[in-house]
Amino acid sequence: MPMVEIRDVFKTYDGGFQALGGVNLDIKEGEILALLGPNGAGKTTLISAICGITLPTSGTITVGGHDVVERYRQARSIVGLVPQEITLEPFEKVINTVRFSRGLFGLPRDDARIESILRKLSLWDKRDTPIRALSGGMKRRVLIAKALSHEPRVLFLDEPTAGVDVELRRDMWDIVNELKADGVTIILTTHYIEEAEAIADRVGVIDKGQILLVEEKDSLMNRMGHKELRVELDEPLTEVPGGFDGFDLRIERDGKALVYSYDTSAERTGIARLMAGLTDAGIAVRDVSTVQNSLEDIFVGLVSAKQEDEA
Ligand SMILES: Nc1ncnc2c1ncn2[C@@H]1O[C@H](COP(=O)(O)OP(=O)(O)OP(=O)(O)O)[C@@H](O)[C@H]1O
Repeated sequence: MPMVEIRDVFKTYDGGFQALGGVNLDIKEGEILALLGPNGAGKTTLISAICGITLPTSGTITVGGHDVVERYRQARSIVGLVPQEITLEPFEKVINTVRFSRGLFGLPRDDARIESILRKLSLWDKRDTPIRALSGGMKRRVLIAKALSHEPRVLFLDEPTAGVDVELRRDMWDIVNELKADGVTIILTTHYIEEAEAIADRVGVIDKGQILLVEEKDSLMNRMGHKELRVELDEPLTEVPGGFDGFDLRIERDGKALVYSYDTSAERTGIARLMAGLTDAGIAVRDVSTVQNSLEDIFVGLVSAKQEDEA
């Protein structure tokens, strides 16, 4: 059974805006799923619906087998949510804020547990500091500590590293990996494709309230990843040279560069044949370089292909 099961979920806000247009998604126990999508794609709406904060207009969602509407308390008790916006009591001390969150779920006080969470998040030294005296990055850590205080089995991180510095971002990734090692299922939304590349097991792309694709990150990158070989030429060409049937070639820079796109997963890349063919044709090569296309290119390609389909 999937940890999170989303079936035909639609959400239309009061006022008529449709934020989710039929979402189906299964999330496996113990995986890290990154949801990528442009602003307004529906990521926060989807997370809020899974956490039972927003009511879907139709469709069903279960977490750990519990329907998030009909069995809200059971479902919510195994979910931790780190919201996008910082919502903390400015005058409260760090440790009390985290203890209080645990209490809200009806769990008994467990100082050893709270200490271990605060240590993991490098907040132990700041335990008696009032929230208002913390930096923005530290406040984000407190949000995570609160979300972990009741030992959730599924953790939602809504843009956890928006606006944090590079060091803190890497720390967050380490924390996420440690939680995964503890068996926690993690769903994060992000605008940073490098973040999905770095930590996700699977990547989902959402746009205009619809999931365009969900796939294992590695297979996605292999399947859609290709490389380009750029051959800089001494003399410009007026057209792509003949004799290279089956090669995806184009000319750039007014004919002074020949660009060959090839599949990185293919058994033979064709590079040797291309270079030999150019030599045979008397085409002098000045320089060569390759560029790997990233998850970012794949993502931009997907979202723009959908926009063209709709146009
Ligand atoms: N309470 C609301 N009432 C009406 N429309 C809303 C409400 N909340 C969100 N929306 C709209 O629903 C759409 C999806 O918003 P959502 O916050 O889910 O997107 P997102 O993918 O999380 O975006 P971002 O990356 O900018 O955080 C947006 O167009 C937003 O304006």
